[in-house]
Amino acid sequence: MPAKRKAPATQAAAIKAGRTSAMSTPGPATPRSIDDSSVMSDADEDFDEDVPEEQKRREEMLTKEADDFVNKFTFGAKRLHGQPDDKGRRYDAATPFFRKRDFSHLPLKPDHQNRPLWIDPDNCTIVLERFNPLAEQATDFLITIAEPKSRPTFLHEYTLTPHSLYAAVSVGLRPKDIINTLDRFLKTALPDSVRREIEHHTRSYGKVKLVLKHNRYFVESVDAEVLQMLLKDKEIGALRVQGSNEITTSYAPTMGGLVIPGTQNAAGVHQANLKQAEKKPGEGGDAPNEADLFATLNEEDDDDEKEAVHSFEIADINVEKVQKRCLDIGFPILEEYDFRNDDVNPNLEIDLRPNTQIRPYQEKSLSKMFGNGRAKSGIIVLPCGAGKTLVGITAACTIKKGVIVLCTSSMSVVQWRQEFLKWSNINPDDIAIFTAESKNKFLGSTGIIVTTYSMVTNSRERSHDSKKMMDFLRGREWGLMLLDEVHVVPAEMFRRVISSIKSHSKLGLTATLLREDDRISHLNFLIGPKLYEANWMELSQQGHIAKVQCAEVWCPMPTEFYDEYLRASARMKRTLYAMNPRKFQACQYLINYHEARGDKIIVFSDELYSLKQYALKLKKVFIYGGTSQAERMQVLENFQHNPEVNTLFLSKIGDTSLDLPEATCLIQISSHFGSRRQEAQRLGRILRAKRRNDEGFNAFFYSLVSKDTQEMYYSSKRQAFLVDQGYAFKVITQLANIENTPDLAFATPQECRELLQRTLVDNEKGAEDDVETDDLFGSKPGRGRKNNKLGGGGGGPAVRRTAGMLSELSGAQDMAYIERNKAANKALKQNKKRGAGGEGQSAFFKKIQREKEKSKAQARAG
Ligand SMILES: Nc1ncnc2c1ncn2[C@@H]1O[C@H](COP(=O)(O)OP(=O)(O)OP(=O)(O)O)[C@@H](O)[C@H]1O
Repeated sequence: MPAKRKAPATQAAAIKAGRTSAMSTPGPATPRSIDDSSVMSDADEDFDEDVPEEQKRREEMLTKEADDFVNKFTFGAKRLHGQPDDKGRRYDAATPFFRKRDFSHLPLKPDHQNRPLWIDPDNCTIVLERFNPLAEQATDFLITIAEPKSRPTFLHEYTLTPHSLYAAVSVGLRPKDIINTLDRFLKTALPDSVRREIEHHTRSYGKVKLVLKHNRYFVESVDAEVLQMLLKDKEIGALRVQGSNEITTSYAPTMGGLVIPGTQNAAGVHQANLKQAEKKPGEGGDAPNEADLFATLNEEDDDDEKEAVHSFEIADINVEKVQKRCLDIGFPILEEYDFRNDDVNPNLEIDLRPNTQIRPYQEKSLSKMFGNGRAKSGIIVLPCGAGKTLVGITAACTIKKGVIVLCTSSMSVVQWRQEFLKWSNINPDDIAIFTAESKNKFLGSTGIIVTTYSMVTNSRERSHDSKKMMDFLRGREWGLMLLDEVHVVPAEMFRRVISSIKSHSKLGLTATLLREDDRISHLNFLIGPKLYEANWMELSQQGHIAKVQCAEVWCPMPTEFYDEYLRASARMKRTLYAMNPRKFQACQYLINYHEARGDKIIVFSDELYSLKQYALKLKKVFIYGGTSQAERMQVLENFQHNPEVNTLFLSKIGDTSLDLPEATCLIQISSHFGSRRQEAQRLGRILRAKRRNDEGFNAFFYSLVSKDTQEMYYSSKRQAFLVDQGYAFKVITQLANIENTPDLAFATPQECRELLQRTLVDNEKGAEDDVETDDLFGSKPGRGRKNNKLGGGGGGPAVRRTAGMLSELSGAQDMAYIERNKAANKALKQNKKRGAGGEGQSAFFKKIQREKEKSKAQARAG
């Protein structure tokens, strides 16, 4: 019997604990300084090394503290240090840090060094050592069976959830496959609790499938007993199409013959495994090699191809009832589209252009969708700028049936159509747009319609043309429904879309499957499971998206500002921490620095007041909701091509969909509370940087936060998602040499005081309506903030979608962006027309202006 070895309180956990303790070392936050050669040099990353004596002293202190803790609180006097307890657990100085998460009693396999995974038996959390030689294979496997939670450089964390296991089954894995492969990767034996969990959640998933063949719906299973059981169910049995009393038996299709366009070969789970099949599985305690790890899958796959499939027919109108009933009795139905055998719906002439080569991660994501030769419904998650559009287009070129594309804005609709024309050989007449402005159908028997969620779900009175178009959309069977930006669309809207439009398969696309509410789980049922989620860091290392250096710059507040901040209302607090003069200086300093380096800079501010004040003071261009269409176009054009225009101030309308590959630096001066999604989407604006593959190129993302304000808390919350993707936010407490920078604004106490006064007066009087909230779908009327003077009363409808035209040109989302009241926008526009900019709007400014002119006149007279 192999000798039992003791896990070092799980090495993985120990490394994590090390990281945590390093981060929580008491004392001031690691100061970062900025130097002239590099804003953030790599040297900044390391913590100061302790001198050995100091380290020894600390260790002794920690050991003593831990001992005291063990003896006093955690385990009582009976569980002595170093002694095993009744379950064989041993306690030592590190025990209190791990508490229940101490798994050092689990015996390690003899060759555990060669295996990359640790597991927490209690909550099915899996930790992957990225530095292990088998990390690549383990990653592929984990991506298929578990939810990625955190993926920094060395250790990745995944969790097995019912949905992830459901997704694993949906791509063709069986419980046995999952259990055996997981066991082979693990350093310890697979805990029984985890085995049971996997069996429990996979037992019924995938056993029953709903397939549309020759326009008839069939309930299908490889297990005849399961079908018999369903037929014996009173409700389901009664819904079987009469006359088809016998269960039909056929053979399951394989991936054979299906090649995803744009690839050398459709590398699905099958292909990946087959490559490894030549080698012999390892024996006993041998370290697993690639072939061993997937050996079980390969054997099973061979059987797969010969497997009989049993089915019975149900009528179209009963599909939903059967789906619901199956879910209730614990046999959720998987939806698959056998498009190659659909000879009822006409084929669409579409293929990728010969020079189109899809990237490996795009291919991988699609292979999850088409893994068994049929189209599975589900969601593909790729970072911003990684090419979700092309993934959708390739899916359409694989299925080659009618496609309906749903987007969040009319600008996206136009872009999607253009991308279809760019990447595929679709006849322009076969792809039509359904928006407020255009209601064309395609000319042939089938084609593609690109539209918005709101066009399809609109419950108001429709125009005649719209009605006709909706009848057209409802009256057909679509092969594929492409759902863009699924994270912003609420479940109810999906329900309405899905219930009104009939489609054989659905593919949801998103960069961040994140919502601050927990409604994201609804998508699992409405669209399908998450089929694939790419690793941001991996893509940036491969040069598909830009490498980004992230920093949080702490800006202290001058005393007067801070005093006001403490007294201010929640609304005013936000304005004050955005208008902090030290933040302004930091922004000015960073703009100067990056413009001098040749960067193109986007400055984001959710606060309209500060957006304008900053832009006007720094003499930079800006775009917000009230900017006219023509002006947006002009500004964006200049930003892209004019070497004189290198900085653009943007309100949150630029958070998504804005394609500015010239931008290489992003500065955030005000943001939407703790929204992780907004942070990720904003970062996405520089991930597409054109220069991303230049030698040593880095994009920069700065978040400026006012020190000791709520912004600090929100900022750490916002970063959580990106930190889990492996981004490291450096804290800069002092920008190098800022105090010696010439011409910084608000350099004297007098100027700061004036700024404070002006900010208070302007915002008390409500010079700006600052209501560009970003979630149209989530908004309820009346939810907005109390209106200011220009805004009128708060009782009316609180939100409205901006007219398509306004939001179109910058790519701003009319779905993700709303303006609350017409009056405010009108006033803002009028001010702009007067050419007065921000200053013309305020009585205070006028007064200051008058006083300035008066004193100038006096000076002249003097
Ligand atoms: N396989 C590919 N080959 C060449 N270029 C590609 C490929 N895939 C994507 N791209 C390019 O990458 C850029 C980003 O693509 P796309 O706009 O689809 O990204 P996205 O993931 O939808 O981003 P966002 O979430 O920000 O909307 C586009 O310019 C696109 O043409």
